[in-house]
Amino acid sequence: SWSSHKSVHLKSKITTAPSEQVQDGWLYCLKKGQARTYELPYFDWTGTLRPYRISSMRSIPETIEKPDWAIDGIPKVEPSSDWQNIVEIKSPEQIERMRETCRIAREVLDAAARVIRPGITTDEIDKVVHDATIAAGGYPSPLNYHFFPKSCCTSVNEVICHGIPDARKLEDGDIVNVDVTVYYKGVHGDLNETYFVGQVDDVSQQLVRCTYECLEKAISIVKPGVRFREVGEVINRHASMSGFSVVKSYCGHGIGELFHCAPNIPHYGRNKAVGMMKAGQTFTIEPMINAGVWRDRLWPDGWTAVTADGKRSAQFEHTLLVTETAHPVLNGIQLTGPHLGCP
Ligand SMILES: O=C(NO)c1ccnc2c1ccn2Cc1ccccc1
Ligand SMILES: [Co+2]
Ligand SMILES: [Co+2]
Ligand SMILES: [Co+2]
Repeated sequence: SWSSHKSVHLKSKITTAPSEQVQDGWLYCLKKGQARTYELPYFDWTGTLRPYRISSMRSIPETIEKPDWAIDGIPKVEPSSDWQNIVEIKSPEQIERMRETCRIAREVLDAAARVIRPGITTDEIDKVVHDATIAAGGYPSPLNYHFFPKSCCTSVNEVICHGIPDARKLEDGDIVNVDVTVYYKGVHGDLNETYFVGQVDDVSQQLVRCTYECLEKAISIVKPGVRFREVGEVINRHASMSGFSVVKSYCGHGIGELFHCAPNIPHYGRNKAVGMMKAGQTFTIEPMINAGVWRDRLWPDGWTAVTADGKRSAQFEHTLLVTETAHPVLNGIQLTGPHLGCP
């Protein structure tokens, strides 16, 4: 949590960085949603990416049904729910609501994908996600979740996940993941994709395609009776064969009326995931695959996870339903391969 960064020394007042990129200091969104610049004693960047200015928190119309963290940033029902220990079997009525919410999340992500090109800032992508979610009558789940300051995560190049939309303009050759979660009719729908920005090098293209295939192969084994730990075996095998590594610190998760609940689904091999898939369960699989080492580091902002060696990372995510019959993907089945961003 934020309180763990005792070493950061708060400047006496809010200051604005001389340029869009914060020099020698950091722009943070503190628990009260204010942005302040900190002098950091020292932080060894793992790659070339740096933090940029973060705009003020976007507002939500009164008419939108909100999760319990929307006002003060603190989830109340989620941490103490029984569904943290028991994997809920959703009723047909709950499943119907999840299908609807997941379809909205898919449409919101596709709206974001359409604006991705060199020169657009990740903050502008966040505005598209924010406005499209509200237009559909939903709440962008990440907004103020544990004080996260934006309505989606935008993770560029060496960022593994939870990148904060900011003033940085996407550059030709970047890869960028957009992670959307929508809260609508009391349930969450969570998905993400990694996109190419302009012309991308061959290794990055292989990394993104391999990650997409990891999710596809994992989805193909989802059916009643399969152990959760099997997911990591499938993903690890495919990633390793391609010479890539699997992030261990972030896992797939149960989802429904809670954003995160049981089961916890590791994407790496030889994991200790407990339990077995049963019809009616809903969870995400969201493999993060690295070009270099599997290890991650956390930026001092407390959210942005980056690769330890600064090499690139890709991710794809779907929200799934275990059923005897139908296809498990709830987010609206993608009809094509990985979106290649702008042509
Ligand atoms: O399942 C997720 N994405 O697929 C997911 C999981 C956890 N926190 C999340 C997300 C998305 C956004 N946040 C916000 C955040 C809160 C505290 C630390 C870091 C990030
Ligand atoms: Co997500
Ligand atoms: Co997720
Ligand atoms: Co922290």
